[in-house]
Amino acid sequence: MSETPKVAIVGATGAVGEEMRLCLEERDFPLESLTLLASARSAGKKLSFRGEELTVKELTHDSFEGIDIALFSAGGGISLTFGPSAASAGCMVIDNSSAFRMDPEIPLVVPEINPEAVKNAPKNIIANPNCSTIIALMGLAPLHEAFGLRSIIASTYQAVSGSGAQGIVELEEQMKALAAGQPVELKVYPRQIAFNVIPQVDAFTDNGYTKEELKMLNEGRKILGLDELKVSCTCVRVPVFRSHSISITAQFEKPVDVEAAKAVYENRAGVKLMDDPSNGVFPVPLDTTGKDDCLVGRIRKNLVFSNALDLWVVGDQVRKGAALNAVQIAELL
Ligand SMILES: NC(=O)C1=CN([C@@H]2O[C@H](COP(=O)(O)OP(=O)(O)OC[C@H]3O[C@@H](n4cnc5c(N)ncnc54)[C@H](OP(=O)(O)O)[C@@H]3O)[C@@H](O)[C@H]2O)C=CC1
Ligand SMILES: N[C@@H](CC(=O)OP(=O)(O)O)C(=O)O
Repeated sequence: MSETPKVAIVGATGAVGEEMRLCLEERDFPLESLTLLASARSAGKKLSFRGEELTVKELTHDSFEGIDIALFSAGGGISLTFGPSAASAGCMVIDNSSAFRMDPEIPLVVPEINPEAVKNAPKNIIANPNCSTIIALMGLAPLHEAFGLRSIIASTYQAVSGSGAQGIVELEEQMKALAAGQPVELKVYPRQIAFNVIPQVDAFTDNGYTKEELKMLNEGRKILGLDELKVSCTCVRVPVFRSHSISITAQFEKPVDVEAAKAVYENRAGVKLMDDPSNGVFPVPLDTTGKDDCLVGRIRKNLVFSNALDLWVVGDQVRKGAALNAVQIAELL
């Protein structure tokens, strides 16, 4: 890989694409050029990067000639249609959708956890994991190193921006309608999201779990290299604009100790401890919004299972759960 690659963002006008541009700029990512790609609707739009105005271009199969790294974030359908042709044109594709995550020949990478996996990408595609999975694993991986992870029971509290720009609009519009005494309209979510919580993220599967819930199981196993890991997850949409929170009970091979568990976060990249509940210190979504680090709090011994801890992990899913993680993968190449 060139030391100053030519980089493209596919889905550059979206919630994650915008954040990718911001992360490249903030991290002073060494690049020769940045190409912004989106649908025909956005072609011609101007977006700034490092003080310059860049013009968004329409995504086509010819978009990747001469591009070294393409950060894809325009949904699974676009990734399936354009990802393989970009990869065979010699471009390294870092894909933020769920399209390729479980392909055994495509690495699924969280740079703080399994950075070595980027070296084995025979299809020139590297997948970025699901946002809730990344945030949960940022909290769990240091504990796994200390105690040996066996099983997870988790509930997520997922922000509306996880559904892209339309999710944000739906919450704002419903709040305004309710304040004005008007009926709410449902477009994105199956039930009212304002002043409510919805125990459904993504479609239900035959076993009663949603697709989003099964990502924590399947992607968690692949990233940690733990084929036997057991996971039961309930994903819930909450009326929060940004940052996902996850309540986790994790069972380990070895006996656990709360002070030793807290110590595992000292000097860890990308995750910090914020845990002094008796003084009101624990992370909330507003603490991580727009920030790189995930935060962990409420660590305690679980009262039901042996060798088990409870923890609460919060992270900005647009940033560490998507854009930042993808840019960090690009930095490893
Ligand atoms: N939002 C989040 O927190 C997270 C999102 N993701 C994933 O990231 C991806 C993007 O999500 P998000 O940014 O939220 O979505 P948005 O709806 O905010 O943005 C979608 C982007 O895709 C582009 N796009 C849509 N159709 C086409 C097309 N036919 N050709 C080219 N570009 C197209 C849009 O361009 P245009 O503006 O021209 O329509 C826009 O740039 C999805 O795969 C999502 O699952 C993953 C983790 C977290
Ligand atoms: N489904 C997540 C965001 C997302 O897009 O996930 P994935 O990349 O796994 O499709 C949410 O709604 O919060």
